[in-house]
This record gives sequence, C-alpha cells and structure tokens, in this order.
Amino acid sequence: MLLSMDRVTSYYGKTPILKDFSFGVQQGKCVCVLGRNGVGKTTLMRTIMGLTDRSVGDIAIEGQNINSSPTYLRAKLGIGYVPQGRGILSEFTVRENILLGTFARHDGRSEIPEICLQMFPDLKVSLDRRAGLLSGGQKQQLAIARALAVDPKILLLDEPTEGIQPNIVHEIGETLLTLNRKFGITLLLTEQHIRVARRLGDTFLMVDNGRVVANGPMAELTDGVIHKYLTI
Ligand SMILES: Nc1ncnc2c1ncn2[C@@H]1O[C@H](COP(=O)(O)OP(=O)(O)OP(=O)(O)O)[C@@H](O)[C@H]1O
Repeated sequence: MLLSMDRVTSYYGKTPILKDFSFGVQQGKCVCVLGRNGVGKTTLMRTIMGLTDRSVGDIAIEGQNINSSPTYLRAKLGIGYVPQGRGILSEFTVRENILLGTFARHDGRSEIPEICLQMFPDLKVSLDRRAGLLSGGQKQQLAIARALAVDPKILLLDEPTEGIQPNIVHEIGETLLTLNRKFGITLLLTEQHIRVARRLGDTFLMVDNGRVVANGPMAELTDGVIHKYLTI
C-alpha cells in the first residue's frame, strides 16, 4: 500500500470525528471517498495531513509511519493536498501560488515543474496575473498545480469539483484522470458527483458518521449502496 490507515480515530477537541478508520490506497490507483455532508470526509483528509487536533492509530506512507510527523514532513514524504475551498492566495500571482508548493519538495528544487504548465496551459499564460482574477475552474487548476509542485506520490483532493460550473466539472475530472492514468499519480479524492467518481475511481470508500461503512471496486458501488448512504 502506498498510503494506509489502521484503526485511526481523529479528534477535534475531545470529540472523535473519524472513528476506528482503516483503509489503504494502492500505488497508482484512484480511491473516491463518498458520503453525505458532515460525515467526516474533510476530516479524513486533514487527518492524513496531520491537521486535526489529535489522532490515534497508525497512518503510513510507503510503510513509513507518520503518526507524529508534522504536516510539512508529510508533504515532503510525497503527500500533496488540495483542500476544500482551494486555499488560493488571491493577492499573490499565479506563479507565486505554484512556487509555494515547491517549498515542501523533498529535493529542494525551487522552479515550477514542467508538469504544472503542461497540464494547465491557462496558467502558463497567466503566471504573472493575480490569482484572485482567475475563474473558479482556473483557481481549481491552480490549487492542483500547487499540489503537483510538491512532486507528490499521492494527491489528496477534497471536493475538487465543488463550486465549479457544470461544464467545467467534466474537464477537472479529465485532468485528474490524466494525472492518474498517464502520470501515474495516485489519487484519493472526495467527490459529490457520482458520475465523476465512477469515471475516475478504481475503488470507493463510503463513509458514514466517521466510519467506513462500505468499500470495494467501483463496479460494486451499486444504486442500492448509493441510496442507502448518499440520498437524504
Ligand atoms: N475544526 C473543527 N472543530 C470541531 N469540529 C469540527 C471541525 N471541523 C469539522 N468538525 C465536525 O466534524 C464533523 C465532520 O466534518 P467534515 O467537514 O469532516 O465532514 P465532511 O464529510 O467533509 O462534510 P462536507 O461535505 O460538508 O465538507 C462535523 O460534525 C463537523 O461539525
């Protein structure tokens, strides 16, 4: 397993949000995390990055335990993170936003990696523009480019298509597919659009009330499972 969690419970204050959570992501695969609002999907991402108040249990990347590693070391070990809401710095240029990702590189390189501009021609022509001037879809591209600048082995994406115009949702999905299938970057993403999840995911992980309630190959994400855990 490239990334694994074994019986992890993660807290905000004294409240456990993720409970006894175990799963793994194989090298080169794409895992889609599904579940209703508030079940703990963002908390899962933040737990992997070491951003919750406290967690117990084991989290490992390539077999290396990162339970007590600070966030920047997790990034250096190859975990890229695209947070919900993107976390773009609007007052900074596109170039500066991407370069922020390079600060967490394991090899100390400080130029924009080729893949960022190859994947996102819109960014390439806007490097000196203020990031705040980009469209919603371009801001999401920027958040992905910044995470790619870390040179990640695995990319965590929290609702990458949220707040994106419907016609761009498909485009973001195709970008992620290219990163996964062509560039071999392992993906763990939360996704509200079932169609996107089905197209991208090798496997799914259904979360309810902070626990894994179903998981398996995407072909096993039946309408019954969706009805039980996703419809209100
Ligand atoms: N910083 C925080 N402090 C305290 N409680 C929090 C914090 N962040 C989230 N929670 C609580 O943790 C639970 C899970 O939230 P989380 O954001 O992980 O869910 P989610 O599945 O990502 O939902 P959404 O799809 O709405 O983002 C919620 O009950 C939420 O109120």
